[in-house]
Amino acid sequence: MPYLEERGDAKSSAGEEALTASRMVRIVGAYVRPHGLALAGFFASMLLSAGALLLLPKLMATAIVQGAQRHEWRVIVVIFGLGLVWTLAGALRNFLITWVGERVMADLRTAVFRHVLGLSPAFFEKRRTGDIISRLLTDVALLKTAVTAALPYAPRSIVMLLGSLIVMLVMDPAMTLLVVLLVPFLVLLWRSVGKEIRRLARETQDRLADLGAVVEESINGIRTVQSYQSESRVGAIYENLVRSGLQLTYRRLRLGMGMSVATGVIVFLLIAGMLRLGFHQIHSGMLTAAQLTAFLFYAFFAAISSASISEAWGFLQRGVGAGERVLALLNAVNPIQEPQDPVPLPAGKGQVEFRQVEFHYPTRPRHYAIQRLSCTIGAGQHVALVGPSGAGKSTLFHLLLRFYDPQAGEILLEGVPLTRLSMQELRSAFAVVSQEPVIFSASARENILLGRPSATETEVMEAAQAAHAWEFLRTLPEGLDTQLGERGITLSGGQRQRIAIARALLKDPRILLLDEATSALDSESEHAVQSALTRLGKNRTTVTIAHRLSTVRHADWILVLKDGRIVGQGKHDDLLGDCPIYARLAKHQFLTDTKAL
Ligand SMILES: Nc1ncnc2c1ncn2[C@@H]1O[C@H](COP(=O)(O)OP(=O)(O)OP(=O)(O)O)[C@@H](O)[C@H]1O
Repeated sequence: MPYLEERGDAKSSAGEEALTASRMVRIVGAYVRPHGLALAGFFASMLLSAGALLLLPKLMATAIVQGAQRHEWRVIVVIFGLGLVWTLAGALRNFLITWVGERVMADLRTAVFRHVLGLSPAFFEKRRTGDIISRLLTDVALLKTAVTAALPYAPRSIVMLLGSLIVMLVMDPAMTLLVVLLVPFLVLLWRSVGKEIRRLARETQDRLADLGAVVEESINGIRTVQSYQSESRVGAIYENLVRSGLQLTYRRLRLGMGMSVATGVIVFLLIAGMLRLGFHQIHSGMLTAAQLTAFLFYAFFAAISSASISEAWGFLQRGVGAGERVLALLNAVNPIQEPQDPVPLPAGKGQVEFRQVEFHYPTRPRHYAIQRLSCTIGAGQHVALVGPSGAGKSTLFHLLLRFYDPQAGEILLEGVPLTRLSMQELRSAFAVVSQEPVIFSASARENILLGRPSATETEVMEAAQAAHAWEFLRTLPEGLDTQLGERGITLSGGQRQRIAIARALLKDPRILLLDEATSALDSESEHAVQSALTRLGKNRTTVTIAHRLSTVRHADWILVLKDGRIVGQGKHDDLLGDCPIYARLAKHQFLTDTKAL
């Protein structure tokens, strides 16, 4: 379990290109663009509500001075009307921006997941599942909070701040000058603190992803954790990660608090200064008490707006930190690219050719898993792959399915290089039945339908019967509708294999890639699986990673692999004499396979 290793300085974002701010804006912008009308509505309602609020104090001051004498009702109605406009426009503004935010985030989340689904397995070797899950869930959620909780208030507060400043400037330029002098200090403060908050938020999210990875791995391997009594060790690793995340959060909160306090102190110092100046002006008859009150209202608006800008700024920075992690996923380049102008797959029965293929896994550049390998698998042939553990047998399957591309040489299907075929056509030519088939937590029907989602009920039933899966599915409480549990936990090994065979039968591929199970099944299940496999292998090219004597005996051709090279090929009886590696393998591996004798 990799997480049991020290990874104090592990960065889950390692290896990804850093996103520039402009690229981020461009990516998010593409998702926002379709909602231009709603955004225009948002800006209009924001301006309307801010305008109404800005007019109120001035009108009130006028009303207080004049209202008592005449036009009382008119003044009251106008003030009430303005209040109503402010309320309604404010509500509309919040509704529109929240709606747009939610939509954009939902689209973004789906787009990121779809993109991740298409990435080559090489991408996932460098990242942990927990990290990807946390990016899709918590980071998107944080980004959403920033977008929906901070964005609606930030522009409003900016408009309010500017608006207040302008009215104040008209009312009393001297006092306003005092304010303008202080603005650069505020901006400087927000900028520097904001940058740090953003960094801390990103790191906190990385820690959260580490946590996700630990939970994921230990729950998946709970039996191993418990049987090795590693509960307290895993618990301690988790606790350490939680603590380091907490420390980051503390630092972020302290910074945020400091920023708010500093903003508040600066602003109220300003108001104190204004009062001093205001009183002086009243004494000298330059200002009336009502005017000073109105002026102070605007100063308050400006103060509240500044505080809310500083808060929104903090939120936004956190959102940007999380956004970087989400968009890095969307930005991840797929090492396996679809061809620009794919060649249609010619008709055929599944002829495969390897030409001087060299391949190493991306994580192990110095270890060649396949070395200058050339061979042809004739259409309709049954070929057995044998070789010691680590010889490269499964790797050949990975290359055929284009999970990875070889670094040199090429692989051809029906004479066309795999890289020239569309991924859809290429993969539809193959079906894989592995030792440990993957069953999804869905019904038996859905699991079988994975082979061909458009299949009819009768076809699913026929496939289940041919795969000898119907025998046990029939006895399950809800037949094909029975939920099979996470990773098919409710089924036995043989049953899982038969579901996988039914799935492959339904797909009806040109080429079957079969990794024979090494673990013994009980003889009844074994018989059912073998007979299902025989049926599945009929009339198509079959490549089997062989562990049974019966398989190698019946194979048209056997390829013996060692260290990624072909070290022998031929029929079983010939290889026993010609290929010492094969003879040794046969002695140790197949001859113990008594069931096949
Ligand atoms: N995802 C991977 N990343 C890096 N190296 C890998 C990866 N998968 C396999 N390898 C390495 O590539 C080599 C070939 O592995 P492969 O799984 O193809 O062997 P195999 O013949 O199928 O073995 P087995 O019979 O044990 O399944 C081995 O040295 C293995 O360690």
